Amino acid sequence: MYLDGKWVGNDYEVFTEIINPATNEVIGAVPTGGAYEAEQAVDAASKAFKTWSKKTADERYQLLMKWFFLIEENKHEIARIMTIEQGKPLKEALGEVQYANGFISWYAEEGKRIYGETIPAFDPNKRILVRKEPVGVVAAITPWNFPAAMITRKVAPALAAGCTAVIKPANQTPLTALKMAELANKAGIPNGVLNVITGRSSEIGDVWLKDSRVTKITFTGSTEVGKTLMRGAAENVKKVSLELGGNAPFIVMEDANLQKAAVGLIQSKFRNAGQTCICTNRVYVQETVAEQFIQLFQKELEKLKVGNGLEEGTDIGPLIDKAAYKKVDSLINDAVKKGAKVTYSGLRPAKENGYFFAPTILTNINDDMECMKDEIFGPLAPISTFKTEEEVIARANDSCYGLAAYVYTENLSRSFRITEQLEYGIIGLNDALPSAVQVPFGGYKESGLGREGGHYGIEEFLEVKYISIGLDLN
Ligand SMILES: NC(=O)c1ccc[n+]([C@@H]2O[C@H](COP(=O)([O-])OP(=O)(O)OC[C@H]3O[C@@H](n4cnc5c(N)ncnc54)[C@H](O)[C@@H]3O)[C@@H](O)[C@H]2O)c1
Ligand SMILES: O=C[C@H](O)CS(=O)(=O)O
Repeated sequence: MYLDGKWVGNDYEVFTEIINPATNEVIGAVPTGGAYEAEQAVDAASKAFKTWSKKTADERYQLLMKWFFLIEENKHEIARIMTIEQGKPLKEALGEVQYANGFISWYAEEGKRIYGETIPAFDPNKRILVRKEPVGVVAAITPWNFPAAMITRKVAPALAAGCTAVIKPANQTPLTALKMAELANKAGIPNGVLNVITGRSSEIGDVWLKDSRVTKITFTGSTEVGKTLMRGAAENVKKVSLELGGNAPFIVMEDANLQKAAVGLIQSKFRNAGQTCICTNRVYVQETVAEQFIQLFQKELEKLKVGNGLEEGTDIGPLIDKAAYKKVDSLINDAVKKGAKVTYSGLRPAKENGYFFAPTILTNINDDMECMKDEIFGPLAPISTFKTEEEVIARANDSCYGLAAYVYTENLSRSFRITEQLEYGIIGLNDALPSAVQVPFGGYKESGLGREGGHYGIEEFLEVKYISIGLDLN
């Protein structure tokens, strides 16, 4: 663990093993921390906040950019660590490191533009100033599917705003987080500004929920855990921002560019082996073009290679663990039992004993099947057909989730009609890869609270204060 600028826990008796999901081999271990370390981290971050928050925006910019350049220099090593502990193909891991680093450079700059305002007073003897101030010590709890980007999407704006951070990465993928912390230390980011604790999740989370010095919980993960944290935060009205689960519909209208839509579905469905919060979960194709579209989609899918992410040419790596594998398998069994047809099932590497899942297309799908209601988080594409625009909008919105949705149509008026009626925070219109550092990423309904990225993302780490000044001007 990285605590107050020091590496701690190597002499611990209890360690958590890290497994390579492509080989099922132990690749490392990290000390199993808990309440004690969680409190130590807050002590360090609270002490560091006193000086870090008083630095100028430019001083923080300089240090964040040193971190940025060190990550850039070490991107291949970080990507390799990520592939070994998370499983995604090396090319995707490298892409994630650069995406993650993009948040650091974006917020290093954004920290210089935390503007206040003056407001015209109605009393001639008053002046009103508005200023924005860092919220304080931020607790960041992050998932395994994007071990680097989900950290910097929180910590970069927090530090740029003058906050300090205590981080609990996912137990499956702590090595990437610890490498990023090592580089932050090397960049000269002062002790205590950024701390990484590994170990017993709920024990660590409970300490941070109860400690009043932690002014903000920022969480990315499942909706279930998000609700737990939100309930806990209510005890002392702690600020929360939540980036939670999704159930993205992918809508193909009859006037879509079908080849473009087929390629887009490959991109949206199989990125990170289908393990992203904005992966397509449900495919809806207008019935007049369904057969043609499915043929085009399958033709693209047959080009993809499933394998170890370290191997050249791998497009789809393993799922994160056995439970993930069994979940996708059970969703297929449920759908088939309810009448679905396995239209395509790809190859998985025979010799490996990792959690490789064959990319699968199911057709003859109806909305009663679990794969249309639950987050799949795997390389399974259930395809259903629809007759009218009104029908597909109603079906797409019939979910407790509201993170991302995708629409393919070449008709301008139709694209506005549909996108404006979809209840989702992120819409890909003829675009399957909407994520970027400059956009307000987040969801409606049970997909979360708040936004990360862009100029919206730094507001999550700022308080707004106004000063009403009484004067004798007459
Ligand atoms: N909306 C987004 O931006 C986004 C991005 C990535 C992943 N996700 C979601 O995350 C989920 C997959 O990630 P996951 O399996 O790591 O999610 P998860 O909710 O199981 O775990 C997320 C993090 O929370 C920790 N955690 C678990 N229980 C906790 C508790 N009681 N108290 C404190 N911390 C606790 C875990 O150790 C991990 O670090 C999916 O649902 C996916 O949709 C959402
Ligand atoms: O899992 C969802 C993350 O937010 C990853 S990305 O932002 O979509 O790349």
